[in-house]
Amino acid sequence: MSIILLILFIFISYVFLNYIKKFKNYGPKSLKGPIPLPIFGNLLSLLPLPHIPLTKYHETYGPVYRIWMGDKYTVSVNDIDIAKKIFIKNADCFMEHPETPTFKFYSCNYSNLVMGRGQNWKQRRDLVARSITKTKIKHIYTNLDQQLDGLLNCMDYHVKSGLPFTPRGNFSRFTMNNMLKLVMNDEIPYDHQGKSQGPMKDLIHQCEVLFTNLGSGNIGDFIDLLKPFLSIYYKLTNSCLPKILDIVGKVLQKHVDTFKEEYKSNPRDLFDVMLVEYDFDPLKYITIILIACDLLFAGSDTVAGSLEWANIFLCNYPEYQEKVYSELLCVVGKDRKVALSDRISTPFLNAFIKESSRFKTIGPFNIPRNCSQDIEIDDYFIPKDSQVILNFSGIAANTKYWDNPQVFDPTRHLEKNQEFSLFGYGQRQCVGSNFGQDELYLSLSNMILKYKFSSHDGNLINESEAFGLTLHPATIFKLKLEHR
Ligand code: HEM
Repeated sequence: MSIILLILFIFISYVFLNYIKKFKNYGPKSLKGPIPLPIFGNLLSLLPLPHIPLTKYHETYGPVYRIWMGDKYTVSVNDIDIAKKIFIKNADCFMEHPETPTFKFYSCNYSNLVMGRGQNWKQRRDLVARSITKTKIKHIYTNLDQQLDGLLNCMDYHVKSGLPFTPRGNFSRFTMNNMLKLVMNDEIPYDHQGKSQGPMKDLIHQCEVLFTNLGSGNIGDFIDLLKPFLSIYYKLTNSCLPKILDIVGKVLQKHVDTFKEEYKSNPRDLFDVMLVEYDFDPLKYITIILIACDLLFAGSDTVAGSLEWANIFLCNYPEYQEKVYSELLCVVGKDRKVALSDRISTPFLNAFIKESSRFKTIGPFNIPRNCSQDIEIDDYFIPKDSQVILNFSGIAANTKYWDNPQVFDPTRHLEKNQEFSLFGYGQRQCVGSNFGQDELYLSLSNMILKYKFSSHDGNLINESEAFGLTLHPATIFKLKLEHR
C-alpha cells in the first residue's frame, strides 16, 4: 500500500512541477499563447485538424505565438518576413529537427536526408540537390513525359468507357512512378482501369501503411513520460519500415550487379549517382536506401494531393477551368503537348495553381525545427530547445497578405504578385521544389488541354480536408471526363 502511495506521490509531484514549468516567464519578449493543460499542454485543442486552431490562434496572439504540444514548447510562425529571419538569417540556430521517437525510428537513427543532422545532412543534401537535375540524370524529364502519357491513357480509357475517373490512386501511382523512375529506374505498371501490377505494387502498399502511421501523429512524441514506451512500441510492432527497406534494398543490389562503366557519365537514376559518389561502399548502402525512401515519401503524396485539390477546384469553379483551357488553347493549340517552356505564357494557369496551393495547403506546416539556443528575433523571444513550426496555412489565411483569404480567387495573383511558397525557406527548404512544381505544371496543363472536368454526379465536390502526412481531400471523389 505504502509503495502505491509513494508512486502516486511521485507522479503527482512530477505532474505539478512539470505544469509549473509551462508558466515560465521569459521576460518582456515572451511569446503569448493559450493556457496549457497539465500533461497535454494545448495538444487536445489541436484535434482533429491542427492547422485550423493554429491559424485561429494567430488572431488572438499575433503572428508568432507559443503553444505547448505536450511537454514541447512550440513556436508557431504565421508571417513570411519573420519566417525568413528565422530560417534564412538565423539558419544555424534552426537547422535540425527535434529528436522524437518517431523521427528517430523512421530515419533509422537520423541516417537519412530528411531527418539527417550536421555535416552528414549537408553532404547528403548536396548530393541529392546536384543529382535531381537534367544535367546529371539526362532523361529525367523524358521519364516524366512517359509517365504522363501513361496517366493520360488511363484517363482516355475512362472517357471512352464512360466510367467515372477516381483521381486518388491514379495520381498517387503517377507521382510514385515519377519518384521510382528518378530514384531507381523502376515503375509500377498499371492496366487501364488503374489497377497496380508487378513487384513494386507491394512497395506502394507498404508506403501507404507508413504514411498512415506517420500521418496519425503520436502523443508519445510530445509527452516526456511516454517517449521510452513509444520507442519500445515501434521496435516491437512496426513491420512496414523493414519491409520497405527490404524491397528497396533488393533493387539497389540489382543496380550494383548490373552497373556498367558508361553509367558513371550517364547514370540511369539516383541510385547510380549515389553508388558512384559513395564508391560502392557497402557500409553506405543503408544511407542510399534511406535517401531513396525519403524521395519516395516526400515527393509522391505531396504532388498527388496537390493534383487532387486542383481537380476539385476545376470542377467547383468551372468559370476558371474555362479560362485556363482558353489560355492553353491559345498558347499551345491542339497539335502538341504543353511543355515547361510554355509556363511563361500561361499566367492564368500559373495563378490558378498558386491559388489552389494557397487555398488548400497540401503541407500545412514545415517539418518542425529545433531552436539550438535562446534567441530574440524582432519582438519575439524563442527559448533554446523549443520547436518551431512554420504555419503555411496561417500564412495562406493571413489578411496582411490576402484580401478575403477564405475566397478561392486565382485573379488575386494577377493583380498582386504576393510571394507565397509551400516549400519552406533557407538551406533546408524542399530539395525537390523545382521538380515538384514542374511535375504539377506539366501534368495539370496537359490534362486541362485534353479533358473537360466535372463531378461525376453533377454536384459540387466536397472540399473538406483530412489531416495526415499531407492535408488531402477528406473524400475519395469521382470525376466525369469528356474530350475537349
Ligand atoms: C507540392 C509538392 C511539395 C511540397 C509542398 C513540399 C514541401 C516540403 C516542405 C515544406 C519541406 C520542409 C522544408 C523545411 O523544413 O523548411 C520539404 C522537404 C523536403 N522535400 Fe519537399 N515538397 C514537395 C515536393 C517534393 C518532391 C517532388 C521531392 C523529391 C523530388 C521532395 C523532397 C523533399 C526532401 C528530400 C525534403 C527534405 C529536405 C532536407 O531536409 O534537406 N519534395 N518539402
